[in-house]
Amino acid sequence: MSDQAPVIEIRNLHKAYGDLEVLKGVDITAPAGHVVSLIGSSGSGKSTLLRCANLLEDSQQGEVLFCGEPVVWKGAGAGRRPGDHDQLIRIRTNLSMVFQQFNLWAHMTILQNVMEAPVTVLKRDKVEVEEAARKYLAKVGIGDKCDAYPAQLSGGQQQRAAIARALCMEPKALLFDEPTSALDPELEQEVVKVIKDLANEGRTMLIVTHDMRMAADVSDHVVFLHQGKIEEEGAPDVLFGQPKTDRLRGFLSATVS
Ligand SMILES: Nc1ncnc2c1ncn2[C@@H]1O[C@H](COP(=O)(O)OP(=O)(O)OP(=O)(O)O)[C@@H](O)[C@H]1O
Repeated sequence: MSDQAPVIEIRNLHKAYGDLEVLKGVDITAPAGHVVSLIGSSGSGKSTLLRCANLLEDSQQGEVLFCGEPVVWKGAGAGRRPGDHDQLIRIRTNLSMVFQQFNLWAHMTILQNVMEAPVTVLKRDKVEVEEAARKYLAKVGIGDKCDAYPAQLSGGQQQRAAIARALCMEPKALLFDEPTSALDPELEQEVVKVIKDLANEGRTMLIVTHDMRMAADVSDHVVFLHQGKIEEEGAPDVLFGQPKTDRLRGFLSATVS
């Protein structure tokens, strides 16, 4: 693995569910310290792309590289799967995902939720993990909620707990799948602030979002997907300020209030 190589590199990715071609040859690069946002209409393939990036989904064609290391596949076509188990675990561990619906364990306290994977999956020292978990919960502004259960928290607090959980894996990159979509507008801002802070720290992030303001504020690069292909991409000020295609112009006028 090379520190110079992009953390995530996707080349010519094709993905289909049966006859439905969802990704039709997509290239995405997320260099270390960069924030890349994926925008596009519902069904354009954004979440599928994110899931292919951390190998939650297989793909039929194309390459996924993690820190310059090509993913080893076995099989061909629709049966193609990540083939090297150790590599799969390494990549999943290093690309921590934050989901729209938080996905916290209801029967565990917030602290236990954050500690669970580092202790049970990564076998890290429990005392050290607890220290880190408390640090990350404080960082996202809910250091006082360690002993609460998810149901006792607002949606914004639950999503911030999910971000602390992702950070506690000490990943090389964070993947966000519409992190604010399930939240009321005032709670959304709490989460956007945390994501902005992470961007300012130089974290590598790949973010699927419907929030154009957040995409404009936090991204180094924005990719507009349309029907499984990149329609337009670039720096956010250029992409949002001077869209080249009617499709992006139409999308932006429909989404930005
Ligand atoms: N597991 C699956 N099986 C079959 N089809 C799927 C599956 N997951 C996604 N799809 C289809 O793939 C297409 C792309 O879905 P995807 O969730 O990637 O879109 P998206 O751009 O993230 O949309 P949204 O903004 O609504 O979340 C959609 O037509 C969807 O119905």
